Amino acid sequence: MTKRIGFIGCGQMGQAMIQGMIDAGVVKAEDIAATALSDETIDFVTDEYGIQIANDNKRLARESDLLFLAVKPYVYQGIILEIRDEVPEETVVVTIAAGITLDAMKEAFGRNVKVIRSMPNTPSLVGAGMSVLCPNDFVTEEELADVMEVFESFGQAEIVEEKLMDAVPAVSGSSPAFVYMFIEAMADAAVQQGFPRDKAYKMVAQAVEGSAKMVRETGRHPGELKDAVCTPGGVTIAGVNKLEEVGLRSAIIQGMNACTDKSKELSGKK
Ligand SMILES: NC(=O)C1=CN([C@@H]2O[C@H](COP(=O)(O)OP(=O)(O)OC[C@H]3O[C@@H](n4cnc5c(N)ncnc54)[C@H](OP(=O)(O)O)[C@@H]3O)[C@@H](O)[C@H]2O)C=CC1
Ligand SMILES: O=C(O)[C@@H]1CCC=N1
Repeated sequence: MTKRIGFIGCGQMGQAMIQGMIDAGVVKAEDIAATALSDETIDFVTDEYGIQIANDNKRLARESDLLFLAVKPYVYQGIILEIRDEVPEETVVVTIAAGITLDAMKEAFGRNVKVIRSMPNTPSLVGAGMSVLCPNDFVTEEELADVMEVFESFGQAEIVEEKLMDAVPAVSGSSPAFVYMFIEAMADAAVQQGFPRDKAYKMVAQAVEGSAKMVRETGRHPGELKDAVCTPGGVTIAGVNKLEEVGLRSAIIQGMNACTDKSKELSGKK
């Protein structure tokens, strides 16, 4: 298992992974260190997670066996310029930003560095993350297995070829945002019918979580599961028909394609 884990940047995504890995007990808080810009984040993270956090990126880069770059994509270039001479040869660097390719990392470092391009998601915070990884040629199988163990501590993880990485945000990295929109809209409809807001969120979230569990645990086709809910001449098919009429499926596909197009644009492919 990787010994010292460093996070350059410790915002929404960094904290979600840190909380997830501490809760899982795979990594101890004292083996995790991070950096952030503001005193506000540094104070909050110290109190909340009990990890070491400061604003010294170079030191963190020197002292980490596994180094996550958990900053916004437009900060990557500057951070790599700052740390590229500090990262030891044996350190594995993990990117988590959309559109940062393995080639771009090699170019930014100006030398051969072990890099894993990854795309996690925020449900990692509660141990229900979905992460997708793609290593470069310098990462050994043993190192990849170690890093997979870290990612799997806060959810599920998959390895894919890099050509698929631009499509991953739409499927699992960004898609929690789409699902939250869906949940919010369903709760709005429930509130319109007179349910209190808190009950509406509880009922909708449980229905969404249960449906996802059914897909995963029964292995049945989603269409078959949908059919099992629709009583002939009943209430469900009336709702299904209206959603088809207003283009729910097409709206989702268009939203996902826009997300993938943006990722390709950031990767320099469009
Ligand atoms: N949010 C999400 O759902 C997902 C995000 N990602 C990717 O994760 C990355 C981070 O996103 P997110 O966590 O949402 O962003 P946040 O803005 O929440 O976090 C960014 C962090 O970077 C820190 N930071 C900024 N500049 C520096 C610097 N020069 N040195 C050290 N730390 C710095 C910030 O510090 P401070 O807090 O002090 O401002 C902050 O802690 C992005 O590349 C994003 O694409 C990937 C998958 C999902
Ligand atoms: O919006 C973004 O670019 C990041 C990547 C996936 C989720 N958030």
